[in-house]
Formats: sequence, C-alpha cells, structure tokens
Amino acid sequence: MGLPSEEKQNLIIVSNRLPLSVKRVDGVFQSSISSGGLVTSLAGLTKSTKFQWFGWPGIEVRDPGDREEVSESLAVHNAIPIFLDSTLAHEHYNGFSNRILWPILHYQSGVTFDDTPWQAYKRVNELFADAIVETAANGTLIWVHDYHLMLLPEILRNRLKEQGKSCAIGFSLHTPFPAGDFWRNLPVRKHLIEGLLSSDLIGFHTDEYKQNFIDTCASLLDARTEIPNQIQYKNRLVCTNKFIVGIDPQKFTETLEMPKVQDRIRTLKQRYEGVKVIVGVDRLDHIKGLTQKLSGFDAFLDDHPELQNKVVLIQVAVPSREDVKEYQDLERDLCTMAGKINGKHATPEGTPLLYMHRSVPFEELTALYSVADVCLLTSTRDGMNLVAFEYVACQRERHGVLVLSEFAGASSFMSNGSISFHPANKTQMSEAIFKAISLDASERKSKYEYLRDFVNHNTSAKWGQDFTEKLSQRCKRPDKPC
Ligand SMILES: O=P(O)(O)OC[C@H]1O[C@H](O[C@H]2O[C@H](CO)[C@@H](O)[C@H](O)[C@H]2O)[C@H](O)[C@@H](O)[C@@H]1O
Ligand SMILES: O=c1ccn([C@@H]2O[C@H](COP(=O)(O)OP(=O)(O)O)[C@@H](O)[C@H]2O)c(=O)[nH]1
Repeated sequence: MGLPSEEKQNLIIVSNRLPLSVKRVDGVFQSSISSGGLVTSLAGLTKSTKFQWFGWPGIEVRDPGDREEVSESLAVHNAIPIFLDSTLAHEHYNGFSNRILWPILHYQSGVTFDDTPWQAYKRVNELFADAIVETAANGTLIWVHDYHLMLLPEILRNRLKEQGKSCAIGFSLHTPFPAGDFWRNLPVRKHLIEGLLSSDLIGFHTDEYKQNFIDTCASLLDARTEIPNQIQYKNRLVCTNKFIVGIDPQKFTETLEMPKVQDRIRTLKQRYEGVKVIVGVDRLDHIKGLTQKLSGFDAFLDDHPELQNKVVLIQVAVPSREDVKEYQDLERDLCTMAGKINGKHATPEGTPLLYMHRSVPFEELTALYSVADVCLLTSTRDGMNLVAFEYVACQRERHGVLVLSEFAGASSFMSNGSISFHPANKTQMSEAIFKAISLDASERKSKYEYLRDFVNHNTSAKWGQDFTEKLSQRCKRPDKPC
C-alpha cells in the first residue's frame, strides 16, 4: 500500500527541526543527527517514502556563500534549510513555542503570555510559507508537523491560492491537545486553531487528543462537529483522526546484531551481573517527570533495603532546549537530587543511580536498552513517547518489563503489556518497580509478546503511509465526508 509512485515524488514534509542540526566548529560547518521523537518518526519514513523535508537548520547563517554550502550539504539528505536570524529563531523556538505553547499543551500552569515572542512566531510561520510556496507544485501534498507551525496551514493556503496552486495540506500534532478549559490560558488560542483549520487533514497521536481538539473547535469557534472526525468551519470540511506514530523496529534489530554492539552488550552484562538494571531515556524536560522518577526511585530504595547493591537505575537525560530558563533550573534540580540519592544509598560496592546528562550514540543506546531488565518512563504528560517502543524493539532476548506512566500517549496502546502507574504517586511508582523486577519469566514473555506485536505493526512507515494516503484521498475529493 502507500502512495502511487508519482505522488511519492511529490510530498513535502515541514517541521521546525530538520533531521540534521548544523553547527559551526572552528569555522567549519558540521551536521549531526537531531535528537527527539519527531526526527525518529520521520526518519523512519525515509525507507518507504520519498519526500523533501523543509525546516530550520538550528544555526544562523548570514553569508550567502555559507548558506549555499549548508544547503548543499543538507540537499544530499533531501533536507531544505529555512534560514532565520538568531533573534527571530530564539523568540519563535524558545520564546513562544517552548516557553508558552509547549507548557499549555502539556497542562502546565503559570504560563505568562508575551507579545514579542508571539510576533516572532507569526513571522517564522510566514517565512516557512514563503519558502514552501516557491517549491510546491500544483497537487503537491504538504504535511506540516507540530506546534511550532500551527499558523502555517492558513498562511500556506492563502499564499498558494495567490499563486494559483492547489495543494492538499495535512498537519500532525506530536504533543497532547489539552482538555476542557486549559487551552483558554492562551490569549491567541483562536488564531492557532483557525490556522490549523486550513488543513485538509489533522492527525493526533490518540483519540483523546483528537476529541479534545474537536471539542475546542466547537466551543471556541462554533464549528460544526456533529459528524465524528469531521469539522465544518467557514465552508470548509476538515478531517481529523488518530494516526499511531511509531519507529523502524528493524533498524534496532539490525543494530543489535552488529558484532561491536554484541561486544558492548557482553561487557555491560558482565558489569551488571547479579544486578537488576533499570533504564530511563528522556530529553531533559519537565514533561518527562524526571524529578518524580528520582523521588520514586528513592522511595523504592527506602522500601527495599534488602535490594541494596542489587538494583541500578541508569538514567540518560538528553540535553534539550538549554537556552530556556525553566530547562536550566530543572537540570540543576536533577543534579542535586541525583547527588542526594547516591549520598543516601551508596555503599563501598557502588551507587544505585547513574545519572548521565548527555546524548548517547545510537549503538550504545540499543545496547543499553538490550541489557535493561526494566524501562521506567514517568512522563507527567507526553504526546506519545517513542522510547517505550524502542525499549520493546530491543527486548527479543530478555523480555524486560516496561513501567509506563499512565500519562504518556503510548500508555493508551501499551498499558496491557506494561505496568502502569500515576507519576505523582511515589508509593505507586515504588510498587510498580518492585513488581517489574519480580515478574516471573512467563508473565514477562506474555507482556513482551503483546508489546512486540504492537510495535512491529505500528511502524513509522505505516504511520506515514496511512497519513499520506488519507491526505491524498482528501486532495482528490475535498467535499467527501471524512
Ligand atoms: O526539537 P526539540 O525542541 O529538540 O524537541 C524534540 C521533539 O520533542 C517533541 O517530541 C514529540 O514527538 C514525539 C514523536 O511523535 C512524541 O513521541 C513525543 O511524545 C513528543 O514529545 C516535540 O513534539 C517535537 O517537535 C520535537 O522535535
Ligand atoms: O541521546 C539520545 C537518546 C535518545 N534519543 C532519541 O530521542 C527520541 C525521544 O523520543 P520520544 O518520543 O520518547 O520523546 P521526545 O524527546 O520526542 O519528547 C527517541 O527516538 C530516542 O532514541 C536521542 O535522540 N538522543
């Protein structure tokens, strides 16, 4: 299945972050793979679908010659940079997207609105539209991703019309969409929803996020929403649906088979012989519930003195959004907590917590997933959480246990094969960890098999095919009910 081959050539993907982030080291441009689940999910599509990927390269490049050099190096990966000056990029990405919009989408209170970053957000969405309209041809499918670009569908639709072009526009939100009154915290909420409603198809990770969005359209804009998955607004019909984002499980299986990864697995197994390994991999972000995780682990160590030196938590906290004060404060708090936990529970034989504040290369990550008996994910809210999928993809041998917060989007699909808990309840977290390390082999196997089938079925390739196929149908029959 998937798009007919001529349409595969004609897909544009747009996200704030490109798969490669560019840096200048000693005057030379270098690119490295970007972090985070959005890049993982879209990169997983590249095997099955051909597309051009527009986004911000992560660096300011002013000189035209330099811009050409960066563009050429990214073109090899079908990536097209949209250059932004650093103040504008900062206000858009850190100022509005990550200090205002991101917390509201994740039910965090106390957000203060400010007009300067909002103006930057609008400007960046316009600059993205300008760049895309240049390249898009009549009939191109344009698939826009995430909260940094919520105004883009409307601006794009207007610009394309001015140029006499007609393209189907799809939008996927990678975060939750909040329920009830929460969205009201944002004074510019109406602009953003209207921006999205110029799409033909809007995708969410779960039914809950989709329904929250539909309810907001009805209450805020008086849009007609009686027919399931359908929003009628200003004479346009917009379809919404759940599309399950995933990973490329084969990439993990193949990496695990590499001799050097097998060597690394052997070394780690020897190092942790007789010790239960719990792994956590999260961007350093409030939504990942990292302070809750460390408190819960501390409670677990208090509750089980008999397990001293027999359990270790290896927590990878991937640096993220480091220019935002709230993220800097969180980093400091975590460092302090990690020190206190080890101060309290360490023995001459070792420390129970290994806290790593850095990125981990992919091969090391797969080895780490593979040797872990438990994966502990404690998100207070999380669009999906692809780490949960990745852990399962590396558990063919061990049948390790996923301990997953009920607030991760992934929990709506994976709760049957995992141990679910409320991240604000450290007693529950401690009990969940204990249960995970105590499950017998047959219980672990049946949970693993359930999750394996889910992860192998819901791949990133399938996600991309399902969405683009639906979008292409909308393009041909825009008035057809969803
Ligand atoms: O681009 P960054 O600011 O470095 O942040 C990384 C990404 O974080 C968010 O990821 C989300 O998408 C994942 C895949 O759908 C999902 O599993 C996860 O729950 C989300 O948090 C953000 O939405 C992306 O735009 C960022 O690129
Ligand atoms: O050093 C690392 C460790 C992990 N990841 C990847 O970051 C993604 C995290 O995605 P998830 O959906 O769990 O959350 P997000 O960070 O997007 O909110 C996963 O694919 C991880 O493999 C990464 O980019 N760098």
